[in-house]
Amino acid sequence: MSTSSLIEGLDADVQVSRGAFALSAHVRVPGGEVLAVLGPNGAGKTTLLRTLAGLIPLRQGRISIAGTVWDDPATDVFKDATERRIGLVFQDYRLFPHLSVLDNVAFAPRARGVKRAAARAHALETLQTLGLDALAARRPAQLSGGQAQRVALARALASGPAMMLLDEPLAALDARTRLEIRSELRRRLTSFSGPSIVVTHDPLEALVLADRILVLEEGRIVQTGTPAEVARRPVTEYVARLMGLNLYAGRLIDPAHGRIRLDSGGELIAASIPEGLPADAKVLAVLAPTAISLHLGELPEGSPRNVWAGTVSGVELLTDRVRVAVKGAPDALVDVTAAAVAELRLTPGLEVQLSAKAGEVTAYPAP
Ligand SMILES: Nc1ncnc2c1ncn2[C@@H]1O[C@H](COP(=O)(O)OP(=O)(O)OP(=O)(O)O)[C@@H](O)[C@H]1O
Repeated sequence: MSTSSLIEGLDADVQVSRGAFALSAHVRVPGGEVLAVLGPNGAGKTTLLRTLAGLIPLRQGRISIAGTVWDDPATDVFKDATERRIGLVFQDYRLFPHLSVLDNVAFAPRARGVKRAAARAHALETLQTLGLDALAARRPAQLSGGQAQRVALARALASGPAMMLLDEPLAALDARTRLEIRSELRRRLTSFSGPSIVVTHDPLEALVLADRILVLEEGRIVQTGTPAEVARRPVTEYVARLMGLNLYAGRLIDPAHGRIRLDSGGELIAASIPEGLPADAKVLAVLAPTAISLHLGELPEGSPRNVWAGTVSGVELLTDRVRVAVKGAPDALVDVTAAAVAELRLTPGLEVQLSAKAGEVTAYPAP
């Protein structure tokens, strides 16, 4: 992170309350970086966005961007929403229905006092850059969902924002359009010089769009990291589930052999343990559902080192495979093929053996 990108960036120590709910999160986003904010319902994602946008004043803390202070209760500084240069994009686009695409995009510069002709020229230039100039004369009602979302992005970028805030920007689009717009959005945001924050419920969107992911739970940051780090080493059940992984908390009872006693019951052996971890250290272990096999009765010769018994509790069809929930010590989600479901006659109540290679268990210190 260079000094100049920090100066261009956001530094927000956000402390706010909404009734009984409190949000406490220090968020730093350098210029040019895209941060995705993930979290379960009620985690505080919207509260964070609204606070950054100037709709909720801080109780404590400080928000500054590119060296300008937007909110600092200690020194009585508060810039309201109209004074913050923010490009907002919402899932429902919120275009002005009575204005043409061109005038929608020209709206922000007009509102800042730029003359009509100059604002329109700038809007046209922005539309051209995004390949949308053919739509300039249309009204929002004459646009497809994908086009409307592109225009909403153009409008936000044309406002000359210091920061981009996007709230579930792709949620209203059908799957195919979402895929198309997602990669385009990524390109646009990375070429924007200020910080961008995207709130999303969709882990795939976060993984594809963002340089960094921040996970909020109950008003606190539980994890930040690159998409790869978060996907590889989730620190809470919520993140593990989002990433489609089994996560187990436990203690390292035998570092030399990678033996971990799990808090939920049972043990796992990991082929490698981070160096220097002492016996009894608290660790997390992840195991992908695809790395576990199910068997009926005796296991074949040369079986993996992790073998345990369980009872099938659920069978769910995913797009390309079947996810089997198994109760045991520990519980596990296991992904198998539809052929395996038929062959093993996997139905709830069936007793099975689970197995996983020690090399498939990733262990790391618990935070
Ligand atoms: N005006 C308010 N008064 C009291 N409580 C509020 C108010 N606004 C939000 N809350 C509470 O604050 C918490 C966080 O809400 P917020 O909308 O920020 O969560 P979120 O992560 O955006 O959730 P979702 O994913 O469901 O949109 C919730 O418990 C909510 O009920």
